[in-house]
Order: sequence, then structure tokens, then C-alpha cells
Amino acid sequence: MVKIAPSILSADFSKLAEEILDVERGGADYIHIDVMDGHFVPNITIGPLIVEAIRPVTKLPLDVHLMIENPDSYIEAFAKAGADYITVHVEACSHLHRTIQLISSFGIKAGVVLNPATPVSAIQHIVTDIDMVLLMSVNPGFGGQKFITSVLPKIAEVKQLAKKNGVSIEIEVDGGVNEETARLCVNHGANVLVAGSAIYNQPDRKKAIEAIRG
Ligand SMILES: O=C(CO)[C@@H](O)[C@H](O)COP(=O)(O)O
Ligand SMILES: [Fe+2]
Repeated sequence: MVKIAPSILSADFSKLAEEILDVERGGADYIHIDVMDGHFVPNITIGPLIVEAIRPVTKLPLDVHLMIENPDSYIEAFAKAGADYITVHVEACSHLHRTIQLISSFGIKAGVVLNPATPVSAIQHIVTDIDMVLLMSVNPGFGGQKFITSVLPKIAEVKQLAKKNGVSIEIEVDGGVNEETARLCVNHGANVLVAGSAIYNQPDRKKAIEAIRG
């Protein structure tokens, strides 16, 4: 069954714990945390202190999406704060293999993120070293943007690449996911869907999660 990872970027930050528990009760599988540094993307959001504060609030895995330059300098802090998954952008890593090894050294899941314009070939030499590939279906930086449909064939490409290398990796899609685009992602082979505005902008989060999963 497809997993749903609500992005707290669209939650009400003045009552973050409540907002996280609401999606947990609503059937969410992961909590997606968007970390932005104002350099790699034109927005600034969450640091390790917030991740540490969220950790005891939920039993769900924390899926930490780093949209930052020089991720190596912050991986230890996010791992120690309680991240279960750390994903890094291939576009932000000079030594991707080393960065993946660093994440894995903390005993947590390591993932690589591709921007919409980055080809799947960028991960062909590290596909056996990672647990997850996150395909951006918007340009990173903000919630509430429109899904870029030209990303869909990349989902099938990642699935093929994993199969060819005999590995099982999670394929997550992030950006503009709603009831309609979710279906397209799953049909192309995605098994984890991130959704921010499509869940948090709805009064009934359980219903929104079920609609996306459905
Ligand atoms: O990483 C990002 C944006 O850069 C995402 O995780 C967004 O937070 C998803 O928001 P929606 O597009 O679902 O509203
Ligand atoms: Fe994200």
C-alpha cells in the first residue's frame, strides 16, 4: 500500500504538536520535515532544534528533507535530533557517496533527492547504497505549487534502475501531490507520497489522507 507523508510545511506552526498528532490519527505513515536554508532554496524553515522537539510528539518516522547547501555539516545534528530518514539533494552534494555513507553511519535511512530538471542518471552509481529516492515534482522552496507532470517518467526510470541493480528502494514523490496527481505517481511506481497543502489546507486531515491514498 502507498505510504503518505504529510509535509508539516503547510501546518499551523503555532500548534505544531497538535497538527502532527492530527495527521498521525488520520493514518499518516511518515512525518515529512522540510529543512530550507535560504541559500539552496529561497526560503528558511526548520532546524535540528525543531526536529528534536517534534521527536517525542509522534511515533511515526521522521522523514527529513534537507534543502540546504553543504548538508554534510548538519547531518549529525539532524540524526541526533531524531531523524529516521535524511534525504539530500544531489545538486547540493559535491561528494554524494560520502554524504550517503555519513547518513548511514548514524544507523538511519539515507535518501537522495532529484530536482525536476535533474536526470535519474545522476544516481545510477549510488543506487545500491541508498534506501530512498525522492523525486521533486515542483522546484523546491515552497508548498502549494503545481505538480510538474514531466517528472512522471522519472518515477518509472528509478523503479527500472532499482530492479536492474537488484535493490528495493522507496520511491517518494514530493510537490503538488493531490488526489489526482497521486494516482499518476502511483501508476508510475511511486510508493511514498508527500503532501503538504492537500492535507493541511483541509479541515478533515483523515479524509484528505484517505483521498490521496485512494
Ligand atoms: O519540499 C517541499 C517543497 O520544497 C515539499 O515537501 C512541500 O512542502 C510540499 O508541499 P505541497 O506541494 O504538497 O503543498
Ligand atoms: Fe519536501
